[in-house]
Amino acid sequence: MNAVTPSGFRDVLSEEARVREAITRAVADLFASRGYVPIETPTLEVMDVLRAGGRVPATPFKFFDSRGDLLAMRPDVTLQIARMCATRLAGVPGPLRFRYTQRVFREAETENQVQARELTQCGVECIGEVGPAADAEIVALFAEALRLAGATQFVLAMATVGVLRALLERSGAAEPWKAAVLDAYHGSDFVALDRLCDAAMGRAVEEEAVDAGAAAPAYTEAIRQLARIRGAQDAIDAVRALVTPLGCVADLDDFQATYDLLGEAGLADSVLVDFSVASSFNYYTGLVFEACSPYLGSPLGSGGRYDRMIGSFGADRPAAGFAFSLEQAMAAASAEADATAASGRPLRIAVPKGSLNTEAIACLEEAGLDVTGLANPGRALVISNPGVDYIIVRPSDAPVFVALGAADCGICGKDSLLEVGAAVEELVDLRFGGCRFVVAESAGTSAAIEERYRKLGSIRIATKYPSITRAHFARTGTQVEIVYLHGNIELAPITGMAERIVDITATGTTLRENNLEIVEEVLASTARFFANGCALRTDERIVALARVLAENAPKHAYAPIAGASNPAQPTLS
Ligand SMILES: Nc1ncnc2c1ncn2[C@@H]1O[C@H](COP(=O)(O)OP(=O)(O)OP(=O)(O)O)[C@@H](O)[C@H]1O
Ligand SMILES: O=P(O)(O)OC[C@H]1O[C@H](OP(=O)(O)OP(=O)(O)O)[C@H](O)[C@@H]1O
Repeated sequence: MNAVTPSGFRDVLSEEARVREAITRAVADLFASRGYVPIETPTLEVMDVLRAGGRVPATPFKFFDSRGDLLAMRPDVTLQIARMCATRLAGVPGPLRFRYTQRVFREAETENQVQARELTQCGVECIGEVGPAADAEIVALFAEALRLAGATQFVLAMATVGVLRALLERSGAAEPWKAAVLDAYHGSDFVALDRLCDAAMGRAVEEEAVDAGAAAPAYTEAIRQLARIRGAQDAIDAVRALVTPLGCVADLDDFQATYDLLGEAGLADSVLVDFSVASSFNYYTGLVFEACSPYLGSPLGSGGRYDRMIGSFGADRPAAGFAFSLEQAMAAASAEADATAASGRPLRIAVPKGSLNTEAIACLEEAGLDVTGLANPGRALVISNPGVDYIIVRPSDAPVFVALGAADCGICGKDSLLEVGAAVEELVDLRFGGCRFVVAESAGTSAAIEERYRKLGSIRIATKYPSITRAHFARTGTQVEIVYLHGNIELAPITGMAERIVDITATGTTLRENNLEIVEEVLASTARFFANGCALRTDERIVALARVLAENAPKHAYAPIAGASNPAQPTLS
């Protein structure tokens, strides 16, 4: 027997347990001193109840009990407290202030889940209070609790979702376009956001775009700009200047008042107004915030106002709260203790080797970075120049390095970002490395493949990109079995191992020389500059680099091969 703990779960030995106990006690005392009373929620929740609250946070562990109910281990406490307020505490006059320290459980979402699957969340929920004073109370308490837990150098990135919602509502845009904009915000894909806005304004875009309907250009432009506004008071002023002429001030006055109160509480230096933060949430109704440490690749915690969540379980009740991970706060504290000062730390950029390498280096050089030694690194994997460390990676590994905080930012193809599915902020389309993903088959085999699909109900697809392939055929409604290969994918139909392939084509030479024909388009890809969300919010060099790269990007060619048919419908039925 292998007597180990399950992956993502661990023992806590006494030395650490003592520290955890001291911190949780101190934090609980702080919350109690502000009138928050303890509350406990069950470890298991009925899955439908979690779903009813809107977005289910993370991926919960799920199982059926002996009665056939689908249960989930709590991935979060907020939804449970919302349920409790709407049911057990319905009619109890507010305001109610609850505090908790509870374990939450999250199933691994990707292969690269090195994060713990059991976390200790410390948090509060304040139910029945509204307005800037209530919002500021929550944010200030969050900051105080993090400090007590030993994390002192965090940035509190905050925004309000009301402005984006108002812009979307008044834009006159078609619903699918609005949904796509929200998706782009939620997925931190600001390249997709640009593209949606460009298409809505009638500018040429390389890919087929979601129809924006009668979207008014001024609103579309504001929606695009909003995501990139960050700073201090100047950022709020910029948002106001942007949205006032459009009648979309929404809850910006309250946001300003909250910001002012936080300034009075001595938090001005910790607060970053950042409207891209709205990307992380979809159940918040007003203020949203997250705390990022310059030393960690994922946030310490987050929170916001969710005035409609309780209403999804019963009567509406305004509410706001936050939670942070005890483990993350302790990790930030220990990183702070042995840091050789993050501010002096070189910017860590993941640079792809292979076919994107030369142009990636050219872009970085053009942006004013010292790329000495990067083109010919020999066997060196890290090239250190003044102020910058280049981490040389396989392109498909670049998103992993950045998402896990081993690099601050990086470059790779859009295809790698899609395939890995890592949570990164996609900032700039660098416009080189153009290629298309296509479904292809051996010439003259299409009738036989259709007959096979009719008889067997599925076809075999060979690819190096299983996620992209799965998503594509799910969209087209075609049943496929995926044969995962590492290279020379074209061999699969030639040898009869699979009927079709999903692969990259650039010049079209490989397809031609192997007598393969394109059946349909999957997607077009170019190189992207992207960043870790915490690094982006704590290191201004990334914003500056993104700006210069975006200015220079139009100089680079977008050059996928032309001429393939692009059937919108699945070819098999
Ligand atoms: N003709 C092409 N063939 C392959 N990739 C291309 C081509 N044109 C552009 N690209 C882009 O270059 C990226 C890197 O390709 P490259 O061949 O260097 O790496 P790879 O060996 O496929 O990647 P990895 O080693 O990470 O699996 C692709 O992900 C794609 O975005
Ligand atoms: O249209 P083309 O210009 O001919 O380019 C397409 C080829 O390039 C890529 O292969 P790569 O060289 O990366 O090798 P791989 O097959 O090992 O992935 C891709 O997989 C195609 O085979």
